[in-house]
Amino acid sequence: MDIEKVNSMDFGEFVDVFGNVIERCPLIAAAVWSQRPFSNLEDLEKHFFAFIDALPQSGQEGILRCHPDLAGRELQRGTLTAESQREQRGAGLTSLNADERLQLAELNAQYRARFGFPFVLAARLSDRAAVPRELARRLHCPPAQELRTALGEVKKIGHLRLADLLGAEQTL
Ligand SMILES: NC(=O)N[C@H]1NC(=O)NC1=O
Repeated sequence: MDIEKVNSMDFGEFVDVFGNVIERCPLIAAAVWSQRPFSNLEDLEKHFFAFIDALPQSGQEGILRCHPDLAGRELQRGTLTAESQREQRGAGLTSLNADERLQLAELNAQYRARFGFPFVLAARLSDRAAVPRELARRLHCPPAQELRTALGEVKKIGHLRLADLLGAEQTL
């Protein structure tokens, strides 16, 4: 899909196509549509990220809370979004054994209890061994730093999803 096609989309089509660039936050795509025309993928992405950066902390935490746990209940139940399902499968999180699942569930619960939002990581840039390692490391970070790190991961996920949609080379 090229940028002219993106710029020609009406509101409904744009939100249908880009509504999950930020997981379960179609409101962001709805707001970004008003900023068209976009000059290229980077420009489009800039508007998604600027919206996130402009939110108060409560809104930024709200975005994080829209993310499903990695290897969590939604993965077991098959209720993930298509994008999240693909990302978690790609990282090998669909083929964990019972012990690995339990270990991640415990770390996810500890993380959520400490920070008040779920652990977010761009699964496509990670793998089943690195996820629990990174979770255990970030569990000990100061809350303000951790919020920044988590939002950085949201942006990495969004960048990869946008690049998929526009068929661009994926560089980070
Ligand atoms: N919790 C969490 O990081 N979830 C996200 N990560 C990712 O790559 N896809 C997701 O849904």
